[in-house]
Amino acid sequence: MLATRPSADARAMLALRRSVGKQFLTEPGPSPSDLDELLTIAARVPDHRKLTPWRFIVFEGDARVEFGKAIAKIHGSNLPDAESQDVLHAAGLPLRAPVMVAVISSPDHTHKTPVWEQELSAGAVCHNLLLAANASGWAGVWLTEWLAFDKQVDAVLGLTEGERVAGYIYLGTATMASLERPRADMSEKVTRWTAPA
Ligand SMILES: Cc1cc2nc3c(=O)[nH]c(=O)nc-3n(C[C@H](O)[C@H](O)[C@H](O)COP(=O)(O)O)c2cc1C
Repeated sequence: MLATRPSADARAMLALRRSVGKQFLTEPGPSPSDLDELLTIAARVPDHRKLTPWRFIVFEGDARVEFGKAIAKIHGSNLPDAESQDVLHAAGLPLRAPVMVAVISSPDHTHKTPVWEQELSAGAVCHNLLLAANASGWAGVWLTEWLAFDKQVDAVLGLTEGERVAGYIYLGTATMASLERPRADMSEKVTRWTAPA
């Protein structure tokens, strides 16, 4: 199979790809076997020296409820003055979609491949997972929020030293079509290099 096989459908999908708003995801979501397939595709990313410097933590069903309880407790301890509704809100974060996947950046800090390159590969995994989901009819969004930057949450996730959350990918069915948003002015973003005179 040629990796460069032209596909008008794939091109059209990429040209219009969008995330879904985090409040617009609902059931159904990918089944465990659907998800296995999506993760296998997501893992097909550029990866300098083949280090696979990332891994996945899947949250399905009641695991989302339990994770919500754990992060609500952390949120409450981080903000002792937090209103109870804020803590409840935290508990609901993982329940915003039928399936949530934490993509963990897991770089080898001793390897000659720079950590930056390994982290970029983890970012590519996040986006590839979204694209795989979209191509399979699922909607999704890549969020980090405070959950990706909290040492206590890292501990609940079982991250080792040097690992980080690259993103939480929420997957499910969109309750409404995403509206278009302004895109970059490509004339400001693209230059063509010419040799200095
Ligand atoms: C690393 C990363 C973290 C993000 N974290 C958040 C977030 O915490 N909250 C949020 O509303 N959007 C977040 N976004 C943005 C959304 O994923 C999405 O890209 C944005 O809403 C624009 O929609 P689009 O992907 O359709 O262009 C994040 C994006 C990236 C790349």
